[in-house]
Amino acid sequence: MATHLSPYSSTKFSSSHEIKAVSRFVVLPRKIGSLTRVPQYHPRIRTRKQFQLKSTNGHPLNAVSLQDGLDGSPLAREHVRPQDREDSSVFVSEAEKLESTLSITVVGASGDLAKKKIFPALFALYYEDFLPEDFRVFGYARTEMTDEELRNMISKTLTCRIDQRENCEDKMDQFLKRCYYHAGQYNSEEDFSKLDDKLNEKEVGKLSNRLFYLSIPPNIFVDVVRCASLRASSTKGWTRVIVEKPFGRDLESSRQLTRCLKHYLAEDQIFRIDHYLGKELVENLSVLRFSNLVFEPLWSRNYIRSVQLIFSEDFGTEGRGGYFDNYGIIRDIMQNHLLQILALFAMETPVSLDAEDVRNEKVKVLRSMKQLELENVIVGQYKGHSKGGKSFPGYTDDQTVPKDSLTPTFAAAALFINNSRWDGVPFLMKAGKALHTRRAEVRVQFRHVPGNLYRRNFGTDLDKATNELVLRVQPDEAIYLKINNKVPGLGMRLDRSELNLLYRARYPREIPDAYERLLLDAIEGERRLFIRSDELDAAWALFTPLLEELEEKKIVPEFYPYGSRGPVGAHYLAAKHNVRWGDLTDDS
Ligand SMILES: NC(=O)C1=CN([C@@H]2O[C@H](COP(=O)(O)OP(=O)(O)OC[C@H]3O[C@@H](n4cnc5c(N)ncnc54)[C@H](OP(=O)(O)O)[C@@H]3O)[C@@H](O)[C@H]2O)C=CC1
Ligand SMILES: O=C1O[C@H](COP(=O)(O)O)[C@@H](O)[C@H](O)[C@H]1O
Repeated sequence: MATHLSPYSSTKFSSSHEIKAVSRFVVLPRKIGSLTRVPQYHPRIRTRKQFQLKSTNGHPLNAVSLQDGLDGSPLAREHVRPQDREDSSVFVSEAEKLESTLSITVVGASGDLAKKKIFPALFALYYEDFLPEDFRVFGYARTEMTDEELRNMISKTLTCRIDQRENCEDKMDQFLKRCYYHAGQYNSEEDFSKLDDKLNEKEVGKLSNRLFYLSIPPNIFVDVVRCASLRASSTKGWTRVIVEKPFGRDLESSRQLTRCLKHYLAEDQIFRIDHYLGKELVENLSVLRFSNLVFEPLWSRNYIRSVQLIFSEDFGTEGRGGYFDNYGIIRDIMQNHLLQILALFAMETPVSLDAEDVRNEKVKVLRSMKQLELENVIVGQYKGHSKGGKSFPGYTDDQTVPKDSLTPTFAAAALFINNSRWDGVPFLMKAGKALHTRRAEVRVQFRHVPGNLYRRNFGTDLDKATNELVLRVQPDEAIYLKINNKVPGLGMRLDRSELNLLYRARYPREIPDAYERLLLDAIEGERRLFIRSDELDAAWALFTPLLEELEEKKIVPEFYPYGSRGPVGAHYLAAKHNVRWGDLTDDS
């Protein structure tokens, strides 16, 4: 009998086949006739809704890829050489394909992110019929809990955009019936074996696909990946792992983490999440640029004077001070969320919308960036402030933050891309906590109109008359373009107006949460919105020397009051590059 290698298993056996385990690989009997060969990207197993309609790259979505895990991990390479890949497909019957099941395990289920984002997103996907017919959700954490207690916990926090919809309660009950809990240690292979037993029990011999969401602190990522991959991988079907940030603290620790993860998983089993890539407006950035003739020709140093990536929150690090103090705003927001948006904004046109083509272009632009210099960065930290009889704590008032902490809660930076398209254009980033507003946006400031015929009508400040394109990522999603026009009447007075695509006016339905899109993509095997290891490497390579310098030189942050617009240093930084921040007023 001919045999085939499957890359998914640890040492698990399916009762329905004579399967012999070889490390993580299972030798499957080839039964020509009743079994069919599964190509690398076969039409995906149909779930309750047509996923094709929701593909985030506009292509029919990939199949349940039974090839996941074939490349990348040393273990995979040990058994399947790339040149042999064609021959290493697993043989799975049509019936099995149709009877596949999906098990999603949320590791760290007792935590903040799981309650706030992951369970609500899963419920929203279920409500909207985007999960397969046969799926279940497992919570895993150290906290002792029964299934019922997990369900109670989830139901209390299951506030999501679906709340006001029809049948929400019935749907919630049905969803909760599919939720189970298993308590265990994060470094115990035995506990993950027990989880595997429970998963097998529910999967009842079907072709099972398993998704692990690591919603845990980063110091335990590797333990969990080891235990899950060795003891709870799917023996038939794919196993994928979503990893939450932070992916390391610097270039070296990130590489170390990648090496460790790749010891147990292939790169294409690892889904490094950056939830900003799942936000509607960030998704729309490429559409706006590449599908509108009016924008694409302007997308270069010839017409763009500066690009600004702005993130602000009107609350501090309350409750997360312990985590935050070890990272700071540059690692928390700039190195990932803002840099990812920058890469999407500035990349060259990809060959296609396929994940690898898009990610290749992002890596290229990240690697073309000029080393970030301390003189192009300012850092700040919020201090306590009283306003209207209410007092707001300073960053170091948090019990979990050292009193003498120099960790920045605000930073502004000017970055440059050394390529022909962007040479000399400042990409200004600004990110801060405890500011006057919550907002995330991309601002594109265009150059002055050469020889402007209406120069006289603008007054002395020509900057005020330049076009600006704003993508407001949140809140109140919008894309607006500031233009100059004539005030109606007999005179010739010019005005600044906005061509405004306000999402809530144009599209009255709610916008899905970023976690919904990303979870759905991970289930579908669509990797475009997840970070590849070389992208991560390039991102850390850019920021690590700066972070080290800030720490070595013990740069003291500029203090700013809680609820203010942040340190004035940010304005000097912009002025040094001959531009102004576009968000100077609330209605800008
Ligand atoms: N919360 C958020 O808004 C965001 C979080 N993230 C990232 O997502 C991940 C999860 O975040 P969040 O839910 O806030 O994290 P939590 O601190 O709430 O931790 C999640 C769970 O992990 C377990 N845990 C916590 N600390 C430890 C520890 N030192 N050792 C072992 N287990 C521990 C706890 O479960 P138990 O004790 O039951 O085992 C806890 O419920 C983190 O990597 C975080 O950086 C990313 C973006 C936003
Ligand atoms: O990753 C993070 O993001 C949140 C902000 O996310 P948003 O979707 O609410 O804008 C931020 O508060 C947190 O510090 C950071 O770790």
